[in-house]
Amino acid sequence: MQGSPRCIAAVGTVYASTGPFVEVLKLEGRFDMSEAAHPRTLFEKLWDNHVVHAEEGRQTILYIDLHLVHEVTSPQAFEGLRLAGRQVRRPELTIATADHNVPTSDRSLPILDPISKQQIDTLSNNCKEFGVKYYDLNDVRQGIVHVIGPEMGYTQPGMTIVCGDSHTSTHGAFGALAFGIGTSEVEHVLATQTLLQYKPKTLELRVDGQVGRGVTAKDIVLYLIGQISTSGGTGYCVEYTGEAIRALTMENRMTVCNMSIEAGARAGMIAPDEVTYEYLKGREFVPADFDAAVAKWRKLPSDEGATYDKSLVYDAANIAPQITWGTNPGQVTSVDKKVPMPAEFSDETEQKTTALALEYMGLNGGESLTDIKLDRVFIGSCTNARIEDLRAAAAVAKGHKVAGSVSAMVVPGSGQVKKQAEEEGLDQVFKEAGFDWREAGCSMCLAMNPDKLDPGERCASTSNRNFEGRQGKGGRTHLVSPEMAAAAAVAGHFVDVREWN
Ligand SMILES: CC(C)[C@H](C(=O)O)[C@@H](O)C(=O)O
Ligand code: SF4
Repeated sequence: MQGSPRCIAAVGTVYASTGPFVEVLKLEGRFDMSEAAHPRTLFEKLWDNHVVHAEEGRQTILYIDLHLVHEVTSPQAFEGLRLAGRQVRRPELTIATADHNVPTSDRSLPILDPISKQQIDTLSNNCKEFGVKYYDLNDVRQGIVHVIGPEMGYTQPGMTIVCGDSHTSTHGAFGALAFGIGTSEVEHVLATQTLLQYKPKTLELRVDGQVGRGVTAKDIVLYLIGQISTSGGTGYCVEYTGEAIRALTMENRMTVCNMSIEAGARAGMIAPDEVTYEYLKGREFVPADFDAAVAKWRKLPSDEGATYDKSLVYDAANIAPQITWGTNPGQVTSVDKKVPMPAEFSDETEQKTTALALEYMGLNGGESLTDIKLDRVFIGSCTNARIEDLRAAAAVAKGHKVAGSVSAMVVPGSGQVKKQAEEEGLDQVFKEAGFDWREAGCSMCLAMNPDKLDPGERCASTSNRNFEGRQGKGGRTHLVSPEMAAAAAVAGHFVDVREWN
């Protein structure tokens, strides 16, 4: 690389000017740079392959291959470009959709909430003005940004992928370096197709052996967060390895990587393999010369002898279906356990946070998880609203009825997931069981749209955050797998899905 980056101040954002470097990088062909003197991890290869400029002790300028945009974190970024008289540097590497604010009821009706309507209209107008591909609400390809990227084959191994959204880690399931960025960084990427980043350390989370019946990818990741806590991944990029991870489908792998951020990690990734290539084959936006792309992707997995800054090993046989009992995803335990009591923790701070969480959740501690009664069930979100999730939930719900005391909804992650589910008759299974069948969007994952819990309502949710008020003010969230959620909807309380038939 020649020269050093210049910085241009513009409306409070400092752009690293990368003009010549980006072109050099393109010409060199980044994958050919993956041969190095020492064995490298998947993360190190991805990082090295995207360095535009690095200086000791300073942030590195990384080239970004794919930028995903949604309505919540993009308005000020586009406004910044407009004020600075700039264009989007690589519109063809940028795609947008509306997901957080969209109502999941009848799409032909107007959006009643004025703020939601304004955000969605603003995104549509910005995309038009800046030449960015926008999947609008009438497009079957609209959906949660982390569901539609992989579904259309935009997400590919070896890429750097960013989005103004913390669950961008989902895309790491393909062996990509994918992470969330803030709105000022969204502007930076729009303007330059690069990003300034400090290099994270590497953490290997290895899960050996095989999980038992009824134990899902969601249970694996909730278990891991329970083990390392919501700060266990801070400062790290996680690589998930081991037999139990390799055995997962692509959609399951996305569920695992999705929640990396809930462990505090910068990103989470899984090395690509035949499962990855098979999933991508034939999707709309994969490289035209697919075999040549696969040949490059095969060089990505960590080299024999490569070392991580830290490695932790777990046994899949110890993982049972998980349920969160508290107000962060690390406050989680196995379905056959009891809600913990503050006194069970040795650390005084943890005793206090447990007491506060229990109070918010309306629990005393000591109750069996299977005795907890539910008011609502939400099957959806970028963690668990892909077709395999819906199939798994439908298989549990089939032939049963949702308990009279429960209101349950299924929200597909995208229009295409919805269509596929309808072709398979899953919508009928859900509707006959008494579930509400909705249009695609983030929905009750975060209550930025009409789908919300009422104060005090208790919900079994397949989403990824159980923070106070996350699903509506005063709402109480228990995170579970789609199978556990469907069984809870039928029973009216949590049940151990391993005993379901
Ligand atoms: C609205 C968005 C910025 C936010 C995120 O970054 O994750 C949301 O998707 C979430 O899940 O809380
Ligand atoms: S589904 Fe939930 S976690 Fe995923 S992007 Fe939407 S709000 Fe965030």
